[in-house]
Amino acid sequence: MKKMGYLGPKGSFSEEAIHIFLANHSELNSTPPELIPFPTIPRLLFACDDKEIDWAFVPLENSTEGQVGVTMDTLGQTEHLFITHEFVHPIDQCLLAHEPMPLEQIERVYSHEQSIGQCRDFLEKHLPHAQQVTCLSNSEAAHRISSIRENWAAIGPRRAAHLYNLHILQERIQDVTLNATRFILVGHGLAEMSDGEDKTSLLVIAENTPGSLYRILGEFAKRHINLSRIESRPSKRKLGEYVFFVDVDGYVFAPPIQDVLWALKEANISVKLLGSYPKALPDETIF
Ligand SMILES: O=C(O)C(=O)C[C@]1(C(=O)O)C=C[C@@H](O)C=C1
Repeated sequence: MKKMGYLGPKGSFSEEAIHIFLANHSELNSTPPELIPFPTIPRLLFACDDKEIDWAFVPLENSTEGQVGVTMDTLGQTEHLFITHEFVHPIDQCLLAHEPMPLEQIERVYSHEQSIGQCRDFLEKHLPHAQQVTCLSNSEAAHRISSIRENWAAIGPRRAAHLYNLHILQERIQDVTLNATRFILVGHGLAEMSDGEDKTSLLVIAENTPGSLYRILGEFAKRHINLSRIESRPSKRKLGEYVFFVDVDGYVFAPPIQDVLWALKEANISVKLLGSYPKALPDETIF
């Protein structure tokens, strides 16, 4: 049986999303993979890089709170992984507690930092005196408060309430109602070109010299290649030095993309191919 890892424990948004993703991808689900929870995203991605598991399903960005830096940074350090799918999943945050209680009585709120960020205005307005405690995942937060009968709450998915026997104090507490996270599935082989629209994700290491980013982007523009995303992360070598995560329309072996890759190679610009995979159609119920 193939193994697919996710950020656990059970009841995280990652686990909620993986079930819906698999239901929509019969090619991966003919013999359903074994779902394996991991405590952190680096451990999950490195386990996949070391081939202990076949796939890793990880969050990449959220429409409200932005990039999931740890996923991007770890992907940059892995050697054998390719993104093979992307999946956009709506995120509805719930406030959970072991029993019904007025919000004013809540002393602490446990959650993942992404979720705290997605509910910042709610927390400022309704729980200004509660201490915020960050956890490795939302399900870990739910699990932590479930065994302690204090006036503590957790933020997380509705499913976590059922799994950890918690009461839902309030639903949809995220600051922006239409809140969604883009997840990616990574595996060990490059996905084949699809029948529909593909995209290619690259990690580009630009020099800190005048015009270097302009020159890189120019290679795409010259060939009319559309960029759908560009994000920077610190290079971790020196303050002010960055690497760029670039998503472009098209499959990696399409001649214009190959031309760009050659041009960048000739200019001594280092590029790592993160994957080429079908574009997720924006779900009309989300956006
Ligand atoms: O903690 C979880 O439930 C997760 O699956 C992680 C995660 C994330 O890192 O972005 C996934 C989706 C939501 O945006 C909030 C948290």
